[in-house]
Amino acid sequence: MSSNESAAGIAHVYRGTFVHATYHTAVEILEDGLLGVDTEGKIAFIGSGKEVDRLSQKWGFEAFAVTQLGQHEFFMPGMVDTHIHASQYSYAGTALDMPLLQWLNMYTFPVEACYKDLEFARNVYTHVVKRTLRNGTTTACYFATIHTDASLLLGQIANDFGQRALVGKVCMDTNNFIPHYKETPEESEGETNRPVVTPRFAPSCSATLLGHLGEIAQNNDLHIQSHISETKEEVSLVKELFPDYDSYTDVYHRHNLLTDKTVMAHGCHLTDGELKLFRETGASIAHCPNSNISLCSGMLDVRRVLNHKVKLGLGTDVAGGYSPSMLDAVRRTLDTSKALTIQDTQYHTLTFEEVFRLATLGGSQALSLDENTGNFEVGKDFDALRVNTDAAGGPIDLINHGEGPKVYVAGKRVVPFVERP
Ligand SMILES: O=c1[nH]c(=O)c2nc[nH]c2[nH]1
Ligand SMILES: [Zn+2]
Repeated sequence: MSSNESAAGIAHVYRGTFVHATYHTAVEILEDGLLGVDTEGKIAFIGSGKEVDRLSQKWGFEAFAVTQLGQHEFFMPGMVDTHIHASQYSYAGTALDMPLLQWLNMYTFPVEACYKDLEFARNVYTHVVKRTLRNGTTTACYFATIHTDASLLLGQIANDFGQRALVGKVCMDTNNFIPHYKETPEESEGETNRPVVTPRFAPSCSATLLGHLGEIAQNNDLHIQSHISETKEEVSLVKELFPDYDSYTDVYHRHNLLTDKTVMAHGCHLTDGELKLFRETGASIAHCPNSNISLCSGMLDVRRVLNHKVKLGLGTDVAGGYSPSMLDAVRRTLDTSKALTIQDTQYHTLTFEEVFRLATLGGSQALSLDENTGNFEVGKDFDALRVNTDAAGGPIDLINHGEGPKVYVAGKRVVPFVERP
């Protein structure tokens, strides 16, 4: 048994088509593949369907126990939402008529303040976890609110429903518009000794708070999430609030908040120098195209970020983004890339294969979870979607149906069509 082979028994074996991204290939398709999942939910082996007899002997499963996928079915990795505000799901699809800073004051802060009511929180958090799971989000990186109890409840609900989740209790000690929706720095630090360290964004945090959060993250090797350079107005505000720093990125960097376990949402207006700092520290970007268009924030040039070799995943950013669907994030990522192509015909448009990778493996890399999830590799957890393109009542009409009806006229089969001489 080699070192990455599982010692646990085999719980499930699937035979059929597997589609996933690898570190070298944006989309790899394994036709007639055979994949075994052990009793701990990890991928024990991947081979060819033709090897079923050999593999069943080696791994000790009965060949007749193999689950055969249908002709129009395939498995793909579960999708990774690298940035979603669970607490904002209650008003998703509404209130998109203002730019970011006004939107936060008018809609977001008043709603988030309601999460001191645990029953309100339970209701919304149960809905958002169930909805995102139904949409194929197997891993989510959530913002909750400043309330510790409700944030823990979100973690509990995600766990109960079986979703892989990183949950952040929002930290903010600055809020001039809704003064009761903020904490003291001491309250914020005291409640943040567990993942994910979540300073809301620089304008909501004093330098003191940022410094202490950086220390907590460093001392405990924690994940970190925040927002950066979403709008030009916000970038100007950060310049005013933190005049002694070289850039918005420098504000986080000098407080030890940029590490290879950091994911920063948006980054639409980052400079080359700031992207270089992301690359050097290993920090990643959560691209949230629905939100960026819905709040008229900007259009992230994903190609430029990838050229800088900065890790990047996709996020729905509910409720700045109106959809809790990662499939929507995939489509909007392509739309934004094409809008950039309309502006500059020389632009190197993203391909759908690249975007598929960003929604799966790219997201797991952005969250530093790619040792566990993101694609089908032996030793990783089997986080997967079984997709049936021919599901009854489904959204796809298969035009070139391999197995159409057979039609006979006077005993002669006429459909499928028979070639006439
Ligand atoms: O899209 C966003 N949603 C938020 O809740 C937020 N807070 C700071 N910056 C933000 N951007
Ligand atoms: Zn956000």
